[in-house]
Amino acid sequence: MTSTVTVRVLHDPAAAREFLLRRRRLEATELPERVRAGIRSIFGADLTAGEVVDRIIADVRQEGDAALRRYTRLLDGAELDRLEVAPEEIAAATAEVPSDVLEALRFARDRIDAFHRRQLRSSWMHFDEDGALGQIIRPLERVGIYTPGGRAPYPSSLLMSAVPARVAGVEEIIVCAPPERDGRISPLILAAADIAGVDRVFKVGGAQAIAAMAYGTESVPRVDKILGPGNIFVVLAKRRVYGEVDIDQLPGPTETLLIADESADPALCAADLLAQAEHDPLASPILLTTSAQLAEAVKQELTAQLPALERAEIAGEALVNNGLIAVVPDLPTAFDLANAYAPEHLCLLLAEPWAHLDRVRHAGGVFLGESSPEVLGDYTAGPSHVMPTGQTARFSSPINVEEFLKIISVVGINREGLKRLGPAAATLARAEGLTAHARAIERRLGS
Ligand SMILES: NC(=O)c1ccc[n+]([C@@H]2O[C@H](COP(=O)([O-])OP(=O)(O)OC[C@H]3O[C@@H](n4cnc5c(N)ncnc54)[C@H](O)[C@@H]3O)[C@@H](O)[C@H]2O)c1
Ligand SMILES: N[C@H](CO)Cc1c[nH]c[nH+]1
Ligand SMILES: [Zn+2]
Repeated sequence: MTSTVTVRVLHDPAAAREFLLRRRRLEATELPERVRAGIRSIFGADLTAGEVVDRIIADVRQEGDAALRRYTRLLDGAELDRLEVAPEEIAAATAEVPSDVLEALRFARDRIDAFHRRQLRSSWMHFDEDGALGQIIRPLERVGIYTPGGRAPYPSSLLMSAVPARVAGVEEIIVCAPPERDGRISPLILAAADIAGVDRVFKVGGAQAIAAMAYGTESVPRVDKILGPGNIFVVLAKRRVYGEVDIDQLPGPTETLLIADESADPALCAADLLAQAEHDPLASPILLTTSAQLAEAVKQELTAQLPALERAEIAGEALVNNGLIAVVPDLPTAFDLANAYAPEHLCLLLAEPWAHLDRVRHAGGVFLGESSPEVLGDYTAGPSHVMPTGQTARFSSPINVEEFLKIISVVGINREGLKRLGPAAATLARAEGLTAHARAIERRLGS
């Protein structure tokens, strides 16, 4: 470990903008050498992440469970016979989890449930002299939730996807998560699945899990929509199966952008950056500040705090790869950069954070003030922590109840309405050259 943390510090907003707007295309991500070495040994060639995912999807489509077992052996080091977790394994796992953790999981579940109940929308019907128009809301039938488990088990992410699905009324929720080397799924994930009311759990991770849920195999049923975060292989696989199934907003490696002024505590800024950096070497910890003094103090704090972390290596790599401390002339410039970057998490460590909320245009979630750190959002605040990354916050939202619902439009026009709406419809049909359409109206109107 070096004596100072290597994180780029820029004092020029134009250079900061250029760094932030580098294309964050996962497809083009240069994989770390140790991952590439793993790929060479498994696939016998130096494949890109996209090429790896293409191969895995094709194999799962063709061979079903056999491919799932093979990739689980090669990638997760687990030899599996049965892919589905048996109900007694779930009960046994729950008994293994310490009671304070179970209590915290239930506490988080209740907070997530309460938040998402506020998002529920009802069907509606509007009646007037022309009849009735409206929409009925129906939950999806079967959804598949990917729960990451490569570098750390994520029971919280399972709750953040499955609880909103339950609130929406989804009929069947299945979960896929990678097994550990002993062939078991982390008891934490199984306990969370039980607490969230998940129906079935499968020991499959990575791109192979996404392919299994999209196309179905002998063991894993095909679903209508796949949700949940994951690493680069998971995200690329989801993008490829879209259309076969629906997918969510491609939540990938975590991003946190702090905007801080001179009032911010440098130790807390560093702690918040490191908290997200420890997720993944591809995570993005970024600080924009109006104070050159704070920038220097945060850099020193990063150096002081990093070595003591259990996941110092991952966090250090993330700081080198994607970390940035940028000094900007004023807060409007900071928000302008933040909106251009469209981070997953935008944290406002400002003297008056609420005064700036209107400036936020693009972010997965915004966290206001020192007592509202992003880590609370990760676990117990209530909104789903599964949020858009890779600039998709420009056009998409965190996981929410609507993701699990469909609208069916209802048209119930009466005789009077037909007389009023029909002639224009027939005219438009003829204009489009669709005379059978026009006749279907005209026959009813007796013309
Ligand atoms: N945006 C969010 O809401 C959110 C929430 C939680 C986690 N995350 C992110 O999820 C990610 C979790 O990643 P993870 O790796 O810990 O777990 P993961 O479960 O996403 O990935 C593990 C799987 O990746 C596959 N894999 C690993 N190396 C491979 C290789 N060389 N070739 C092909 N497949 C390979 C394996 O099948 C393994 O089972 C992190 O990036 C984290 O930041 C995001
Ligand atoms: N920060 C992650 C979302 O980007 C979610 C998470 C899960 N556990 C801890 N954190
Ligand atoms: Zn986190």
